[in-house]
Amino acid sequence: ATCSLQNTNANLHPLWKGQLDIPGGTRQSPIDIRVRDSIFHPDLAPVKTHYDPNTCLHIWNNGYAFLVEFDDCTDKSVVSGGPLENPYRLKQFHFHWGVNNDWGSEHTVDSKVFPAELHLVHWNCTKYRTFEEAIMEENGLAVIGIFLKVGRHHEKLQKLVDILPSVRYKDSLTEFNYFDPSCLLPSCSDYWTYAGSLTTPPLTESVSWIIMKKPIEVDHSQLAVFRSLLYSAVGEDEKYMVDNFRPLQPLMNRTVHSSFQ
Ligand SMILES: NS(=O)(=O)c1c(F)c(F)c(-n2cc(CC3CCCCC3)nn2)c(F)c1F
Ligand SMILES: [Zn+2]
Repeated sequence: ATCSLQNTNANLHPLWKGQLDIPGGTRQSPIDIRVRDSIFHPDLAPVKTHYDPNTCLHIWNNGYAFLVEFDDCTDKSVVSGGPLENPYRLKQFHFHWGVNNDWGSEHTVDSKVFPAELHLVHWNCTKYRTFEEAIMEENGLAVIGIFLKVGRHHEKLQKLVDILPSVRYKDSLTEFNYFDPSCLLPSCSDYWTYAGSLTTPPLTESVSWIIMKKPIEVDHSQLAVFRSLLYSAVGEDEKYMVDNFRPLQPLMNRTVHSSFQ
């Protein structure tokens, strides 16, 4: 079923209650990608990722999603090419998902919603000194977005799924080593790209978005484990971590480019 889910402010996670709209925001994310309106850019090179599994540090629950964080002190894990003018270092990856398989992604494609979406967050290490600085600057971040659909079991994702119970509560952290996120990329290199923002506070308009056209497949039980995580900390009344996606934002004066015809 395809439905363009319009979240009301009422049922959004408290994190977004205050900051749903950036006053004067002209390039907010996520957006609905209208395939017919996207413009093919023949000189858009393929996106090149090089990830070193040894840079994987830990996984933690920040009260809004679970983040797998990487050592970004060197250029060992980077993305380059595509719309990017230089390499960007991998800082973390995380997901957004729904309470069931009918919705959960942040971006949509011709109003089609996916059950989840993976974001690989990188920062522009050529222009800025730290991730925290880059997050506040134009072209500071490059985020690769990958849709998830329910289908075959994802072998390589299972290592991550198995560790999730250890970060069930907000602010819990556990060591997580030797994971190469390349295994989560779809086989097809086709993508859309547009200028946008973080979809969580501080919602800064610093992101070059790269949205892969093809989803990856995970099975129902793997997504079910995502939904067993909690927004709440130990001792607080349990609130399941589900529907941690931001509502669609207006395209305004932006063009989405595609790497494919
Ligand atoms: N959905 S998204 O747009 O891909 C996305 C991102 F791009 C992010 F960078 C973050 N992000 C937020 C912080 C805290 C920063 C800590 C330093 C000060 C600013 C906030 N770390 N990473 C994030 F949470 C997120 F969801
Ligand atoms: Zn995200």
